[in-house]
Amino acid sequence: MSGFTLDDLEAIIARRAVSDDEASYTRRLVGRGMSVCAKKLGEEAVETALAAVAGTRDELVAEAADLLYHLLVVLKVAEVPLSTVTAELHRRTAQTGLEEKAARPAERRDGA
Ligand SMILES: N=c1c2ncn([C@@H]3O[C@H](COP(=O)(O)OP(=O)(O)OP(=O)(O)O)[C@@H](O)[C@H]3O)c2ncn1[C@@H]1O[C@H](COP(=O)(O)O)[C@@H](O)[C@H]1O
Repeated sequence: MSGFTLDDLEAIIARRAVSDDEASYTRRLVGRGMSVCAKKLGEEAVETALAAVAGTRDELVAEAADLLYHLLVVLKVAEVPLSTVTAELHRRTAQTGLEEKAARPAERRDGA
């Protein structure tokens, strides 16, 4: 266990997003705006799903890491702190997943 957390990565991304280091991928990505960041997130989600069904364990680990990084970038651009998302996850622990699904507005209930 390294002790490294998503909170640590969120802090790194926040620093790099506003840095003037031209070698920073985060700086470049954030500078391209939400639509590009969101597209990258979608691509990484698909690549993670593909790795889950057809890849090796190492490929899944690598794609999941890419996915979490890009999710944090999107949250940064949207100015949504990770703690807001984890608070929502914490709130949901009071009920089962199926109870939470039933409590959603009808338009968010479709799918698995
Ligand atoms: N965890 C990551 C991380 N995961 C994935 N990536 C980058 O995300 C990109 C996604 O992979 P792709 O194959 O789609 O990349 P690509 O074709 O180069 O991407 P595009 O040109 O299409 O945007 C790659 O360039 C990866 O390097 C990351 N870039 C940065 N981090 C973390 O963010 C920190 C700050 O990074 P910099 O801002 O680059 O200093 C790093 O120290 C890391 O901790």
